[in-house]
Amino acid sequence: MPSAVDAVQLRGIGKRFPGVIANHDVDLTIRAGTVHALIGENGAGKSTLMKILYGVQRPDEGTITIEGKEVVLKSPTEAIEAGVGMVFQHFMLADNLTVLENMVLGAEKLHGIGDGARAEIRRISDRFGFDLDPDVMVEKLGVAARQRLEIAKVLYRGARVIILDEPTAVLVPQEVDALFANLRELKDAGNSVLFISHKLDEVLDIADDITVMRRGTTVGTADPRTATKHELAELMVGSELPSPETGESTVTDVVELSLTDITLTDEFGRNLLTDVSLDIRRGEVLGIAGVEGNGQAELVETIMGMRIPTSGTIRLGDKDVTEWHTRKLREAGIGYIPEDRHRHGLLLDAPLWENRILGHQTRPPSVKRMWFNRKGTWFKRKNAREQTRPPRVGGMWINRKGARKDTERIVRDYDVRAPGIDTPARALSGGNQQKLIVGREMSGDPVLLIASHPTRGVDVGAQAAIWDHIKRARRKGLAVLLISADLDELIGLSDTIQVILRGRLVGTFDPSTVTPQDLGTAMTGGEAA
Ligand SMILES: Nc1ncnc2c1ncn2[C@@H]1O[C@H](COP(=O)(O)OP(=O)(O)OP(=O)(O)O)[C@@H](O)[C@H]1O
Repeated sequence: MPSAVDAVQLRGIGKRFPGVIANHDVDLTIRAGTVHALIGENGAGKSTLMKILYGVQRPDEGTITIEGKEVVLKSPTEAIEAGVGMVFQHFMLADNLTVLENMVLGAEKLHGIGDGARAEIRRISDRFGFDLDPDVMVEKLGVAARQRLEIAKVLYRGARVIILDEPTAVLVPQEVDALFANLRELKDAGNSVLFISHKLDEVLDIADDITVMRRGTTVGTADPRTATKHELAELMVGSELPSPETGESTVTDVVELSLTDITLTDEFGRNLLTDVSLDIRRGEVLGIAGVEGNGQAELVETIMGMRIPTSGTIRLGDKDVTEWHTRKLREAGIGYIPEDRHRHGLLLDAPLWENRILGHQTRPPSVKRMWFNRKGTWFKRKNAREQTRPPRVGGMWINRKGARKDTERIVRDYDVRAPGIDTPARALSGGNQQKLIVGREMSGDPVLLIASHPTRGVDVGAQAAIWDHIKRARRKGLAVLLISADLDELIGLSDTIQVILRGRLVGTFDPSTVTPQDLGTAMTGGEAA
């Protein structure tokens, strides 16, 4: 539905951070009543541009025009007043409040907090097919419903341009279809959507226009009616589309990780995990499929020693590790790519090389063993015998040089785009932070890798690099527990797939025959979302 007045026009947008030009000469036009996809490799500048349009960041230069009116956006509140809303990847809802309470929080003046608000929520929900009951507690809602509530919240506040940051990353295929149906309704009502995604087939499915960013600027547009995935990948990263296919099986008979009847109960006596049993052999990738919030996080935390199971045993190789704590497990050779990189994966204000040490602070190259003699002179172990006096004190010390050198290697091997290893992790784009974590966790040849969404937020080029590293390690005997919401990745990389639902493993699938739709159905307990 073309319109005389475009929903958004960005002209000549520029934004610099110390040492980095995040955006320069960015031009983008979002037509009213369309879904506009913004694609580009990690660090291309997509998030920065979105934050500028949502008033979180101020541009150094350029103009923003919304529905024909030039605006200066100093805060998200001003963006919403101008008609622009944003739904972040991490939902910002209060679990212990109802849908209505979440909706009116901070927007009480619009429709009150009672019947007026309830009527408006019903109107929005009916109009766009959101299926929201104003009086349901948010804790009862699944991921897809929470996302619909976030979108509805933005509409409730009067937004006509809605920015969605990788909205499908957490959804199963059936939920993606449902979301796209909602977005089509939004378009029909004259709203516009700016959609950021690394999933190119979804972009081709939903977008009316596609803009490609590279190295901080808009480098071109593509027509979704004629473009192919390959062409988009080419435009984004100048390379072929990767495939997660692992090829030949490398599964051996040696069991690396074995869980027997693991049950985990919370303080209210509710089972978070029930009778979970699984084996992962050397050279095997075991994929776990599940809608977020069905026990994946608890399963990983139990294996990683952050929670002690209420019953059942965990064995790593020939050892019973059920009660081991995280550090000991890591020292035994477990690599761990956490789900939430900001909470568990990185110290955002620390430089990259210090982040290399995180979780590896007891192993080389992050540390070295040193002794010193009575004169107070330090020496390494290999020189110990040459000392005339026996060493008096020994210990482990941070090996700054070793850690820095290994960080340089990770930056090179995993193509982490950063000004240098002294840059704080916070200054990296999301995808580049993820590459750093994967590189760190694959260091030192782990025997077992626990990988939660290893390529979430990572562009197609970097995805290929991460898959290659995992495949190579698997050939050398690495056992992998792979948790991923990207079903193509799960099917491509795994040797076996198990589905987790409400804390139980409810089905085993052969990746060579299963389809994403089959998995989606099993993940939602047999019914479509
Ligand atoms: N607060 C910041 N301080 C310093 N540099 C930053 C900051 N935010 C972003 N950058 C830099 O700006 C560039 C663009 O980052 P941006 O997050 O916009 O990329 P992106 O396209 O969204 O990437 P991704 O797909 O990985 O999320 C990157 O080089 C990044 O390191």
